[in-house]
Amino acid sequence: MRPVGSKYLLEEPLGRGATGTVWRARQRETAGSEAAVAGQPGETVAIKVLKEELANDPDVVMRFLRERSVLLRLTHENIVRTRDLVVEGDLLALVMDLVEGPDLHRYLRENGPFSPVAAALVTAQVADALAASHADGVVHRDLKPANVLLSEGPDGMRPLLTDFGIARLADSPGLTRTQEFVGTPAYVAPESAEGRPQTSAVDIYGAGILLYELVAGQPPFSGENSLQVLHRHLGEEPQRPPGLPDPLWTVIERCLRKQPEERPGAAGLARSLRTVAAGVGAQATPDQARAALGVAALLAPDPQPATVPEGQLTGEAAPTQVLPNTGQGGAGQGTPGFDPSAPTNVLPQTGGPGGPGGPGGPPQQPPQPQQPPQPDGPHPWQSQMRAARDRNEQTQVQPLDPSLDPLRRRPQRRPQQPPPQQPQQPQPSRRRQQPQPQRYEPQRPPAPQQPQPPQQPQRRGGANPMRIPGLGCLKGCLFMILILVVIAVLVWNFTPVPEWWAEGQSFWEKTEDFFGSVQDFFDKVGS
Ligand SMILES: Nc1ncnc2c1ncn2[C@@H]1O[C@H](COP(=O)(O)OP(=O)(O)OP(=O)(O)O)[C@@H](O)[C@H]1O
Repeated sequence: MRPVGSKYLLEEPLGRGATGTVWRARQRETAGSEAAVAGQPGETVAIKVLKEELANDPDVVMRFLRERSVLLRLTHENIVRTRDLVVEGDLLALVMDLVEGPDLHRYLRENGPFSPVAAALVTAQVADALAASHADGVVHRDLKPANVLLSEGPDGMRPLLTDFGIARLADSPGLTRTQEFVGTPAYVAPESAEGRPQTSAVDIYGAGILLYELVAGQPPFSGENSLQVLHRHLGEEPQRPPGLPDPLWTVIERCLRKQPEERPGAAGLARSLRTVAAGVGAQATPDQARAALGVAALLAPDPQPATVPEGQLTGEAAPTQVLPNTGQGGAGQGTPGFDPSAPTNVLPQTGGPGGPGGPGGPPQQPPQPQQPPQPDGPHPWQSQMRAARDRNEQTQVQPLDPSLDPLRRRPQRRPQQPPPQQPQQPQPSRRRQQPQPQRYEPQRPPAPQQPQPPQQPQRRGGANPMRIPGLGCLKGCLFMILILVVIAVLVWNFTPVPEWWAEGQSFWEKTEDFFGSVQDFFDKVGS
């Protein structure tokens, strides 16, 4: 079990997407006033722990904090409620209501396509959720069956739209700077694919694809790779599934218009889908059937689509571009080797074949004016980040089976740690160190600046750069020998030792002579 902040304890992973891992979690204590839902100790919740790349991106953190209030106030009976946003160390997490039930993608895979009436009613509730969020200025931007959870209640299944704001967070300037795209090719609106400005109409397009998939069992556009799918969104009309009632096809066709200005608003979409559901069922009255046939009148283009805020598109970030992913992972329903409805893709941008402007790639965007290079200085939201972190008390690390821990990092050779970070010191890099459970101490006032002695340049490599074992010892021995030789020379030349030596030698010679004559004497006596 792993704690998140002081208030929540992660219990088991529920699933993993491109932007993070969702956990079943338990509330340890009542959350503070910054949470939308205080909760009770012991209550189960779902927590989405955002991926390291996102959590390590200051722009994502900034957006996370900036959009906190928007996400927390977004409440609707068809939206999974966000209860709290946790920033702890380098960890970002969204605390949500736990929905006991499958997501629509899984449900569809396990149970097959929906009837036209059921599909219309489910999508109508999704459209209700979109109408509420669009009215609040929030565009989802990653609508797909996997992001619709089915809550099983006494009065049947209730679809709940989740992952609000995740696409907004993931679409960070930092990520677009490194030229990546977050999205799901099978559900991407043509204008998003082309990097044109996005409005709430992208969600209507997503709802149209979702409705199509519910009745047909697969989305209208598939392909061997992301690029093919995107091209089909841009240039192909969807094929009408066989046996689909005319009114439902009218709704789908309007939602999937290539021009966003021609798509209906979410409220109109919800109304029209209910009219269709009432008019195409077996028990429909003649009036209901007639109303369904005239559904086009309810699908007037949205006069005031919600716009994606400026910071999400330009200025901070260049327009999101959908870029090729020629990876062959996953299995699609129609095409082996590639699943265009697989979890949100993070696609690397390449200038190679199939890339924007490359052969077969989507049309290249006019070059964005070059921004002057940003110094790697402190992020303007750094103090807010720290304040948010300080709100979360110390984490007590508890044992967790490492094989179950998706937060586990690959072993990394850590570079020499910089000295304890001063709040206003420039960071060496925009990317921060790997998150580790750690204690955050309250921010101390900065100490008065002391004149620092000039730093000694670090000794590098040295004479033994290849680290030959024993060479250090050999060097020491040779040095000692040299010193001894020098001492010997000095002693020999500047002390009376040579005389003593000569005297000693003559004494020895005399002694030898003495013993020689004694030996001669005994030789003579013997002979
Ligand atoms: N509030 C929740 N309650 C219960 N289960 C949830 C909740 N939110 C998400 N899940 C489950 O967690 C799993 C992973 O969700 P997540 O949103 O990370 O994945 P995704 O939507 O498939 O991918 P992506 O993040 O790429 O859009 C899904 O299978 C979903 O059913």
